[in-house]
Amino acid sequence: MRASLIQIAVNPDETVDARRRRAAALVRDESASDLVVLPELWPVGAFAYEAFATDAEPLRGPTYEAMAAAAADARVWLHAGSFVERDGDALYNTALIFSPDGELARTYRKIHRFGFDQGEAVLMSAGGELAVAPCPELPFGLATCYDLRFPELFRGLVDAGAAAFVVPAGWPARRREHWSLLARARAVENQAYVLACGTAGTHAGVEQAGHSVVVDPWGEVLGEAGRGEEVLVVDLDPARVATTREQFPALKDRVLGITAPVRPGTGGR
Ligand SMILES: O=C(O)CCC(=O)C(=O)O
Repeated sequence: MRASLIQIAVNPDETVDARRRRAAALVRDESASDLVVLPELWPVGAFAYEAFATDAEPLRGPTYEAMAAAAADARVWLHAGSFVERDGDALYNTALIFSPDGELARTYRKIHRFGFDQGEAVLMSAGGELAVAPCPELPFGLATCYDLRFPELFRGLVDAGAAAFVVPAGWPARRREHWSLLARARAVENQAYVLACGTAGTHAGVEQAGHSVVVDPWGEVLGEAGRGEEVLVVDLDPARVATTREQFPALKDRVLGITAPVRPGTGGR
């Protein structure tokens, strides 16, 4: 199975429409792959807060239309990254996943919003549902950018049948080491592939980390991009998930329900 991660640049000198056309052409170019991935909020930019409301789209808006057509033309599974979805008065950071016939296979609304008390955390509403894309060769769980810091989400996706995680992001260059480390950690602890697709360029004054990466279920980095716009193409063996989980069955040793409160001063005993 071959995957292409399109680390598209989001720069302010390109309109959303132009970038949408360019992204669709880049997806069509990857017709030799089985799975193609775009990053988080690439139409507007993950930090372009002032554009969230003005450039928000309904679920089946221009980004949906362009990506559905590109997936069908390329005959690929397409994780089309995420866009700003407007649903009534609410905005969501919503990922779209298409099957190779261009049908919408899954959506995922980002659960952990980034920004603490500003930006996405106040402008967007949170999703509340885990989602696994039903790609027959490699069912992949969905998580977006800041979600990567929350391992319990990934455990939930494993329990829902994920053999891989696809993580689109607009991760800042300043915390690039966290990105690389957490991608490997999520792969190792869950014995699953991680396909983490970041953004290139600088928008809203935030330089993007790039460094999209594909990690196998043993934690080995199969491929890593640089900082600029790039398409990272990696071959995966989906059978490695089952063999890793069989040969080193750590997931079977999970002890559930160990979140009981520890009273201060007892040393946990
Ligand atoms: O967690 C981080 O350091 C970056 C997260 C982020 O940029 C996002 O979720 O948009």
